[in-house]
Amino acid sequence: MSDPKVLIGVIGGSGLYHLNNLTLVKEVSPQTSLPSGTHVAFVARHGAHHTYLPSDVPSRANIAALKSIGVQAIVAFSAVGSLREEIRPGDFIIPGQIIDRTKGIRPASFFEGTRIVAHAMFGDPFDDPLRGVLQTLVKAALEKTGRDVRLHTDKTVVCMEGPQFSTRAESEMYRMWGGDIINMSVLPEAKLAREAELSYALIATATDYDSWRVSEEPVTVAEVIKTLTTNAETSRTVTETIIEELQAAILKADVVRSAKGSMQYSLISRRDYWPEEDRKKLEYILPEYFA
Ligand SMILES: CSC[C@H]1O[C@H](OP(=O)(O)O)[C@H](O)[C@@H]1O
Ligand SMILES: Nc1ncnc2[nH]cnc12
Repeated sequence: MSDPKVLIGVIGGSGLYHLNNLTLVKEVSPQTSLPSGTHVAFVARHGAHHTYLPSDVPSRANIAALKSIGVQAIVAFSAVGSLREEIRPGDFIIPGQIIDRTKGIRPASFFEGTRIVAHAMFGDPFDDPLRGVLQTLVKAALEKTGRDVRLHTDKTVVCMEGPQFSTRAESEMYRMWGGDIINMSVLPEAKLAREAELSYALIATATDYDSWRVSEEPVTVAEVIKTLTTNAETSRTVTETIIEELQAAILKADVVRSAKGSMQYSLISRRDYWPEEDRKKLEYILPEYFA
């Protein structure tokens, strides 16, 4: 029997190291099957035992692995701090924008180290059609849980370097910049997914109020962990609830269409100047242009 199509990749963040009700199909390129028969690929961002610092997450390998097994849409989960009173710990957020506060120490492009130059569009850092479908499906799935979890949409996520949390002054500054939530993980993941022409959206789960509330203690890991387990459980339930409809939307091609072909006008170096070794390297991630 030929391998079933795996169209959806799920990236689990802090607290989300596995999904429920799955039959493990393969571990090398982890593929799992839900009771419905829908296949998903699951990657634990920090490793199954949380042993990768945010700055050390092998994002290029994770995205390349998902692309290489045929994934077309990535749903990434992330634990975030809230920079807004109305986003309460326990709430879910599907952001629309990113402010990059990483420090340039993470490999952030598949073109790094090659002599082939490309500039991906990143004005809308998440895939809008995927976000749209997720907003509807996640809202309904959360309502079904009966838990008091709100879904916030069109928010801005600040991605900081870490691993230390922000100072109070930084936390306040991010609020002034228009940041709504903060994490250490959405970049370079979202940039790499764009380069690989994969649809990518983030489901963020709030764990704390970061460090901006003057009358409260600044965020600690202990505070984060208090909400993490419940958030991870809810994330598993939501994933299980939405996966079939998400797969159907992808098969109808209305979700992944905008990502496909998006690198078409991004390659700037002329083909006759591509070093063969670099072309071969990029063929793995973008066979559409480099095969
Ligand atoms: C555990 S607190 C800080 C940690 O949590 C988030 O991880 P993830 O996005 O993978 O859920 C944040 O980005 C930091 O890496
Ligand atoms: N306050 C915070 N800052 C950065 N990343 C986080 N992940 C969870 N809470 C966070």
